[in-house]
Amino acid sequence: MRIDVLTIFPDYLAPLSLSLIGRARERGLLDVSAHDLRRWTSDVHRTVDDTPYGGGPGMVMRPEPWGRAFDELVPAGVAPPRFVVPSPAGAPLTQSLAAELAAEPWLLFGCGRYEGIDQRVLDDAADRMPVTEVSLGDVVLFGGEVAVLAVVEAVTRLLPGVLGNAESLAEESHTGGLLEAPVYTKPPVWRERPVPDVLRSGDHGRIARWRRDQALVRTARRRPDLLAALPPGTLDATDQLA
Ligand SMILES: Nc1cc(-c2ccc3cc[nH]c3c2)n[nH]1
Repeated sequence: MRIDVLTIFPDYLAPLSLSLIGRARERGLLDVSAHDLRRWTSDVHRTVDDTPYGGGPGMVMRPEPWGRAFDELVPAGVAPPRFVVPSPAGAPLTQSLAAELAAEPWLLFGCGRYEGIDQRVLDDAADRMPVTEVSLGDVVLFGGEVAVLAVVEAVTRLLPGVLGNAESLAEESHTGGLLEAPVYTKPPVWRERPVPDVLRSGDHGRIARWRRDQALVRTARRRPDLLAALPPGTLDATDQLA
């Protein structure tokens, strides 16, 4: 997968060189490039923003640098990327959207700043590539970069070969659609708090049932909406929701 990020703060994307994503890049599974949008400005001050038409506070990102960046990065005749733009008005980032994006050969991320990007940038982009506005949640950030880091992590961990065996086993243990059960490790007792005996019993069937029950109870208490979204028949007679 090729990933390009347009931003006025390319250093914000430095974490993409670390850990699993950094290793995937070294192994050629990922090609990630952050581009400073000011590369496509035309004035001595490298201006990317201006005051909003119609008045109002703050500044808006001018369209010209974006258009020049598209012209260079997405020339005619080349299969275009999906343009992914973080926005409070975007579609919620969910595991299913992450899986959909993970199937794309090329993602181009656009990081807004200030009060946002001139709408004509999104309209012009839609004439040449699929556009997806995505929201990290109903919380307002300073710009798109942090959201791009989250989307890139959610997407790239789904790519074949990116997760090592240990991590992919954790992935397999995901209790489909439910929250995870609590996890424990050594020491067996810590500040007079013991690890649940069942987890040290060696009885794998009992352990699996305990984890399932814990996942169900946690989901029912914290995210009943996830229970309601489960496919019919997911919960069987032995499931405990107490
Ligand atoms: N989910 C979410 C996205 C954003 C976001 C995205 C882009 C910009 C540009 C200026 N402010 C922004 C905020 N906040 N919260």
